[in-house]
Amino acid sequence: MKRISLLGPGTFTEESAHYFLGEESFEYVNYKLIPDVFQSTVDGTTDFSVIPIENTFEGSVNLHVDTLVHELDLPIQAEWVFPISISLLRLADGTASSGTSEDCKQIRKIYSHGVTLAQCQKFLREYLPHVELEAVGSNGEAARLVKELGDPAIAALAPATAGALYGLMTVVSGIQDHQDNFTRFVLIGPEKLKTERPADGCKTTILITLPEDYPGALHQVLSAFAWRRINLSKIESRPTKKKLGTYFFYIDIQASMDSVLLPAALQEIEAIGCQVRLLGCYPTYAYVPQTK
Ligand SMILES: O=C(O)C(=O)C[C@]1(C(=O)O)C=C[C@@H](O)C=C1
Repeated sequence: MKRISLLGPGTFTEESAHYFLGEESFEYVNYKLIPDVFQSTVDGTTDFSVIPIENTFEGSVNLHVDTLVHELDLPIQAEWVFPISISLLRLADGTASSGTSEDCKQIRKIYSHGVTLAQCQKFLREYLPHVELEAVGSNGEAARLVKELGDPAIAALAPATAGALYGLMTVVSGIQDHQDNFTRFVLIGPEKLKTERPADGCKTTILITLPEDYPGALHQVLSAFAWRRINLSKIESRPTKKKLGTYFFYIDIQASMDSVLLPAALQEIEAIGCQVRLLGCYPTYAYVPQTK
């Protein structure tokens, strides 16, 4: 059975991997920190890593993108986007949750992942302005701490599955500031992913370095895609980390390297002196909202 490393247990990463890949078809290996997730696949302890790469409201997780670009040579093998619904969890003390305001008054401290705290800013300001906030390595770790510390005045912002895992009470759920809160995850690893789930699409991710002395190079890169009607779903510049003011362009393309058009576009881009690095050509999976 293939082994997949991820931040867990009790995280959104885990929820999303179970949703898209199933709980039984792979062996999931939990780590507390993202560098350890990456490392396990680099050293062969696991076959794949699942990494959160972008959030609707927080944007790209630059640290993870940069690790992918600068420190690893592992291609992207799949991508999915998963809704992030955040719950306020605390120790079950036998009383039923009495609703947001009353329960919130008792809370003195909240643990959560930094991204999750950022996604609940308005809620925290409105209902929990008096509370001390502490960022930890993952939301699952936040829920575990709440259980371990055993104090009903300490809470976590985490997925509902973390509450179920550690027997915590849900004070209130769906507290993210924006209801359309999604995170994009990528699966990286040396070999192709084999899964029963049919893909919903295909993407290719590349890194382009422009030649320094070629005015209008970015324009030409974009036009190589434009006239072939190849759709780009993301373009972002990231520092090369070699010289101040020099950048890579990280580009997501809604096309496969198996098509005729995309390899031709990349050849054209290389011909003007750009360096092109392929970060992966992979299936994408779409979340299907459950109808009530
Ligand atoms: O801590 C978790 O639950 C995670 O899966 C990590 C993570 C992230 O790093 O962005 C994943 C999705 C959410 O947007 C918040 C946190």
